[in-house]
Amino acid sequence: MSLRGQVSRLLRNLLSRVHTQQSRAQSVAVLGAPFSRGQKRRGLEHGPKVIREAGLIERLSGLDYSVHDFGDLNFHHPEKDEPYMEVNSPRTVGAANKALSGAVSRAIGAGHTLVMLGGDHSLAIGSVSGHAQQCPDLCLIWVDAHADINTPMTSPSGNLHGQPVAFMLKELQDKMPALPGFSWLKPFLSARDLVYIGLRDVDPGEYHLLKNLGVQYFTMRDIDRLGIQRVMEATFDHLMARYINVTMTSLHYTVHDCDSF
Ligand SMILES: NC(=[NH2+])NCCC[C@H](N)C(=O)O
Repeated sequence: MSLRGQVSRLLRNLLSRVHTQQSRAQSVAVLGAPFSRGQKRRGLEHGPKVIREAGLIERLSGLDYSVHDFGDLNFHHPEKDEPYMEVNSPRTVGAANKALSGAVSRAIGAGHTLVMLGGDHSLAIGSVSGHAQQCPDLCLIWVDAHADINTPMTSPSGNLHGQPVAFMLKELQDKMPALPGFSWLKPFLSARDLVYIGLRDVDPGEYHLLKNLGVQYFTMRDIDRLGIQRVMEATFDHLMARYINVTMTSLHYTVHDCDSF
């Protein structure tokens, strides 16, 4: 079975255990974000349509969730959006993520578990920050080959889809220039509340940041060596360590799995 299949099975089991006494998991909101300006190729904006056509809503309903499809967000692209410090389309990406963050926050605030359909990975800025607005104890498990933690200074491409995590982390606040389009966003996550699973393609600057910040990560090689079961156990042990004397209040899973490369 593929890693994706194993991880989603484990997450599904965990979700149903964590949420058995809560109503949040019973009600799933689906929100489409047809957006691809976080990188240079077009096409990812068709993601929500293609995923719906592949039967997502029926599959979720078949799992006994009550599904609320909020449709797709309608993004307006500014006419002129010059690069800033070699970062491409900052105003367009900033505005799209601001709208997304608000929509996600409203859906979570209304009691739904949210499934956001992208779109490129710059959208993680809006989807995760929208969750953070409602859940102060948010943890993030990032399942991907890429760490997407470049800052505008370390980015080899200037593409914002390789940078979303840098916008989230409080520890990187001093390293982030004030990009046009992002004044609405304040960092909201600590490095110890983040775990990566499946890393395979990490840039030198990203590797340096991961090591300096002491971020917990498991590469594809770690998964081959340890098995996904042990990796998931170690992930939860790491994230739950901060709750030693208190009751866990919220834990959300963000699996980003729609990619241009
Ligand atoms: N989510 C992705 N597809 N990320 C790819 C990022 C590639 C490269 N690390 C960059 O920053 O440009």
